[in-house]
Amino acid sequence: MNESYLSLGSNVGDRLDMLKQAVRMLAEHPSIDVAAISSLYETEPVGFTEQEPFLNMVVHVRTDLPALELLDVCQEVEQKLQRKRIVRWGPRTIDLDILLYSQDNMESERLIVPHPRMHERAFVLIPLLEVNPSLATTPPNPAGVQLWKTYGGVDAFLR
Ligand SMILES: Nc1ncnc2c1ncn2[C@@H]1O[C@H](COP(=O)(O)OP(=O)(O)OP(=O)(O)O)[C@@H](O)[C@H]1O
Ligand SMILES: Nc1nc2c(c(=O)[nH]1)N=C(CO)CN2
Repeated sequence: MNESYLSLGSNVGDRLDMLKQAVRMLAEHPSIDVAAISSLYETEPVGFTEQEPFLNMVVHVRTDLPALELLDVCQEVEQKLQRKRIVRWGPRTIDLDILLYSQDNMESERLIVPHPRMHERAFVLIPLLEVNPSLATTPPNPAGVQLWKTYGGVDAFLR
């Protein structure tokens, strides 16, 4: 069984309903178990800034599907929700990105995992760490941030 984390975002139409429909489609897939969802975050647009704020969330799934088939499912969900690609990083009814897939590192024409821009996106990292805080501390660390040492307070640190 593979553990995967998906980033979902919407800034066109009824954003909450788009996210609900997308998660419902994932949950109804026979080979996908939706294990956990983050809170919803309203976020300023990153990249192309002349657009409406997004609602973002992260979904933790367990699946037997190979990564490319999971990408197929994500893209089917995008198509069913009428996603149109007009502007890069532009407005969309729904966007589903694969952030992590087990502990795999892969790079093909269609799929790069871990997602190459996840490290620089607070709208991804904050819900990701909400849904699984241990991702910040368990190697290999996907966000490039590794817990190194914790001190009991300022005095202990300065000692
Ligand atoms: N980890 C990944 N998750 C989803 N798509 C990916 C991933 N890696 C590569 N891709 C490819 O990226 C292509 C473009 O995806 P999309 O249009 O959603 O980009 P975007 O959301 O505008 O930008 P960004 O990739 O920065 O989030 C997809 O067709 C897909 O094949
Ligand atoms: N706040 C926010 N900004 C974005 C988002 C997104 O989901 N949220 N998605 C993008 C393309 O993947 C580009 N910019």
